[in-house]
Amino acid sequence: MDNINNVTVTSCENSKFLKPKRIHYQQNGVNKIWDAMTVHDGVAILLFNTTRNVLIFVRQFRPAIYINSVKTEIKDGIETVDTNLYPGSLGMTIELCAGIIDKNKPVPEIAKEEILEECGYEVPLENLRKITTCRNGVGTTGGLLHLYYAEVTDDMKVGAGGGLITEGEMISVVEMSVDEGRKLMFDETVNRVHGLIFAIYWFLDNIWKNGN
Ligand SMILES: Nc1ncnc2c1ncn2[C@@H]1O[C@H](COP(=O)(O)OP(=O)(O)O[C@H]2O[C@H](CO)[C@@H](O)[C@H](O)[C@H]2O)[C@@H](O)[C@H]1O
Repeated sequence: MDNINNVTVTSCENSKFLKPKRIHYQQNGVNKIWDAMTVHDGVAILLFNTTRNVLIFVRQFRPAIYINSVKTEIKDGIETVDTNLYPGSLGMTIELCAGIIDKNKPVPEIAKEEILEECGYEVPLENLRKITTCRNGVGTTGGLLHLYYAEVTDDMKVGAGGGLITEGEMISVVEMSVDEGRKLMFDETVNRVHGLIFAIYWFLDNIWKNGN
């Protein structure tokens, strides 16, 4: 379990990853405003290892989830979080292998790179099957999420995964049986997002029909 401490919060300026905007517009003659962010689109991949019939996910600490799970306090003029009261486990997720689309490359190629970086599998491009593309959020972010499915085998495992050390990524690979994946969809003790839940549903409906 990751040890999270020394948490402070400041305002976010000149982010490479998100741009907060206030949108002013007129809808059916009514003047309105909405606060939103422009963000990178993303790609997420449900991985299934057919050698051992396990679903493959990643576990990592997500600051955005953590900060929405805690109460901050001002100490000596600085916004802080008491990590004794609010342990880092509050921000741990189980997710699909995923990445932001911040390179000028076809989406499947970015997906292939993320699978290698995060999970350690060298997957042929032809193994990537598109599930669908949908929106990531409607209130504050509205970027696209491209969802893929890929079958992998133990032979394709060429590394440990875990993310790029150069980017400070600390990711663990999590393997689950199909039954464990089915339970994960409704396990509210785990931080998970709708893309993960939908991808498992899709898998059960399209790949694991009749218990395979
Ligand atoms: N907001 C941010 N602040 C600081 N550093 C950041 C950042 N976003 C990305 N980074 C940096 O960029 C690195 C690469 O990110 P990735 O492309 O692996 O996307 P990630 O797995 O974070 O998921 C991403 O893409 C998936 C698929 O869209 C989304 O579900 C998920 O919310 C999104 O974080 C991160 O390790 C981090 O160093």
